[in-house]
Amino acid sequence: MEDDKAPPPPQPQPELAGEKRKREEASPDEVAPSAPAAASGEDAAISGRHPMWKTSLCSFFRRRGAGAEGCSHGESCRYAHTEEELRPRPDGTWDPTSDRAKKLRKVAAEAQEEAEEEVTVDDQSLDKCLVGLPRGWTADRLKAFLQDQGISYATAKKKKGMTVGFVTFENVEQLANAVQVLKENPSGGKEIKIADANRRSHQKVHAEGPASDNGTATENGSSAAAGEASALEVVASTKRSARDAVTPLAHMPYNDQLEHKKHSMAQILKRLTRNARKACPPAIPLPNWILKSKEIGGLPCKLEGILESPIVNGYRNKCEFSVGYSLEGKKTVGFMLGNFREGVTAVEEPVNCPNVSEISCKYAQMFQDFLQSSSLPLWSRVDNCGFWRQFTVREGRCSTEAVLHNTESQISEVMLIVQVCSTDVDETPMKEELDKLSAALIQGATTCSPPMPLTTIVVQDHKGISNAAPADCPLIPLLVPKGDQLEGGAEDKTRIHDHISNLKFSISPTAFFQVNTLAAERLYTLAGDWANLNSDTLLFDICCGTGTIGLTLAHRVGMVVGIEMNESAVADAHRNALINGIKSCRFVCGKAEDVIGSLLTEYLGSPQQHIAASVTNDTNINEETIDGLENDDENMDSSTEKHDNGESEQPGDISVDRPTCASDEEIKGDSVERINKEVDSSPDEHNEAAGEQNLGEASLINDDSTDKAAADSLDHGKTCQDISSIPHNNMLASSACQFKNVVAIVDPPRVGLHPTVIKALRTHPLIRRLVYISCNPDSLVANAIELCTPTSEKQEKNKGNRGWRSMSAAGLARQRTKSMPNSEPFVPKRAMAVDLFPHTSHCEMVMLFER
Ligand SMILES: C[S@@+](CC[C@H](N)C(=O)[O-])C[C@H]1O[C@@H](n2cnc3c(N)ncnc32)[C@H](O)[C@@H]1O
Repeated sequence: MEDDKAPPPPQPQPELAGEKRKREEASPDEVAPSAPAAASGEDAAISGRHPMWKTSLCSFFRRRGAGAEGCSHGESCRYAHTEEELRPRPDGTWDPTSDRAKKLRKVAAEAQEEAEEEVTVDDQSLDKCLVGLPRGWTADRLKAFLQDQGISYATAKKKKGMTVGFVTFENVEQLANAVQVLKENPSGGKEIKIADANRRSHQKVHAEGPASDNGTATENGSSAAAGEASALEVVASTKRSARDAVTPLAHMPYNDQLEHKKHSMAQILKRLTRNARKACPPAIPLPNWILKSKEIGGLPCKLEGILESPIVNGYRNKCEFSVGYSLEGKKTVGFMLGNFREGVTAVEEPVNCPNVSEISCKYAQMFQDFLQSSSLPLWSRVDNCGFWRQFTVREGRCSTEAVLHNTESQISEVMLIVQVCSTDVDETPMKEELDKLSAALIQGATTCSPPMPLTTIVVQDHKGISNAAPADCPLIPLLVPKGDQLEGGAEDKTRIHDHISNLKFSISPTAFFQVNTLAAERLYTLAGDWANLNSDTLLFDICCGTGTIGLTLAHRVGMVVGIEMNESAVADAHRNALINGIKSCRFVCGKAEDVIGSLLTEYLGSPQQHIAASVTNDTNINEETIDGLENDDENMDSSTEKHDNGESEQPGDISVDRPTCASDEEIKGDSVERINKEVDSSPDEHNEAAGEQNLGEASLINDDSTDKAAADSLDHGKTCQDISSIPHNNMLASSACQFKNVVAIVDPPRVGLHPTVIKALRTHPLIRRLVYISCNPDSLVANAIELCTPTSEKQEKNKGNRGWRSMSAAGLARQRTKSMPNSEPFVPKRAMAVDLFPHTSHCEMVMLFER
């Protein structure tokens, strides 16, 4: 039996392999700040490897951006073949060309930007950063400096190589003293600035929150795709327990957690005002909301509070458990204690993690018990080999009323996803092992008291090195829900169901679904209330996933148009419309940036048409405005590089074959016709219309007959068609918008909306109201800068965003506003934080923009 803990097989001398390639090593000044050196060169040296082993990226990787196909040195190459394989250098710094180093440089740039603003001195903001410190200083040197200056503090942290350090003060007096002293006493003639340290870990919100960050469960999110370097993250080291790693706020009373999050959100929102002020062209008067921001402490609009989660424990309906070795060397299914990139590989059981349900814990335990005697090896993140990789438990709950009484007992369906890598394993032993696992899980669920629901088991065969499996990764069903087996195409049938606002949602293995269903219901209701909906509303649900927002609000609008790039999620959305009897909707499969332009034109007419129509009445609109709108690609789209470099929900930015899809039915008919408008019909009526059946009590195998009926009426092979094939006449016909009220609700992944989408929304004069749901306030602020900053009559040509790598997201957004076509800016009206992730520092934010 192979064992991850065994020393790695002897490696050829690293100096020989790959050494002949010339490469520039970074000078100490160039290198980015570092992670703890724990797992870096020191470890490598101890295990007999060269201290610089895998501390630089292989040039093949740099050139191709993925893997290192073509590197003749293969595994013996001393250079890293992926960002994940990359290790910190012995001095704790990272290859300056790596994403990690670039992001750290960005953090430093953001800290510098913060330092230019006035520092907040109150007892809610005692975490500060010091900017402009000598790179060579260690934490001890920083502490000595503070002592010399008579500055008292609670903690001081700094890594060699960074120009930023972090100081936490015990009270506001200590802080005020530090601000005063640093203002008066430059160090060696060089000013050290003190700035607000927004704990960026709060902002690194993976769309699904902390315990599902693709194989890890750190507060900071650690998948290569989702992990964003942060200065505080760098300082953070291995946590003592899974509870500390996954739920760092669990020690605080819930009310304190809410206060803490609200405060963080307010700090981040203030950046919108500061940046829009900076970006406003000198010849244009500052908008009123900026002028009035002084009255509300610099906020762009009122932050109305924070909505609490209806349940605070066991709320997660999805947990991605890592598979690995505990600190004691035991095969464990649970959460990683830290960030792999910082060398932490230990996995600990999800004991006392208050956000995880008991059912998920029990399944994790069952799988862990099974692994103890499995003949196949665990996946090793260090050597990128092994078989068992990850274990995901997804739960579906009955309808809302029932859940409020007892969360746990209302988990009625469970999907288990076992991620493996079949690369070095023959088919027969693999099948035998998976059959054994399936039998063990079914037996475990049945013999539990009370028995646990188990609806489906799926194996995901992920052969890539990165943690995040691509959406098209093969899925092998091990246990298929009863009733589905007869239909064939079993892969398509592996799904569970959950309920939001009394609607039933079908969820396939790779589709996004908010992890806290009850809090999500509040979030969607709030978004709907702010969107000011009525039967004359056309609602664009941008990044719609399985259609949750559009469908829960469908009874309040005339028509919903959803856009989503994940094919399975779009298939789920179609199915969900059918099983809930909602017809006034359409779901389009494609990246929003690829389809938004044509969809807006199809439903609303082009911006140019509207502007041209108003030119006769309004002499302020000139030809340049119209030109600006027409020169889409020239002006904005070169900035996509930046956006794509961020992480999308879909690892590797999978593009769907059919860039834009609409159902045959929709295309044949008039797509803006309000079919069977169901204004004011209750959700129950929707269910009745679909012949909905009650799921009943938790059962081992669910009866999926409702879905079968829905599935019969779905033919995914026929549902999609490229939007470009819609006859032009049809577009023109529909361009006279039949809806008086056009609203967009956007719910993008953590990277935010693509600049093309922002531009399309901003420049279409018929979109008067936009509700932004954000899981990452950083990208919300960046997008809002572009939506809300006034533009000059004559926009600048886009200069290709030179230097964007070291720019903050806000800085880049400011730059983009210069090439935004002249258009009416949105005004931030209201903001509200919504806590979907109790015990963690993550938080959603809803913001209303109007014009
Ligand atoms: C935060 S989730 C929101 C999903 C849905 N609104 C919900 O609440 O369940 C973001 C969604 O955006 C999708 N997505 C990511 N990038 C996208 C893009 N460029 N265009 C369209 N959809 C995208 C993801 O697949 C994911 O389903």
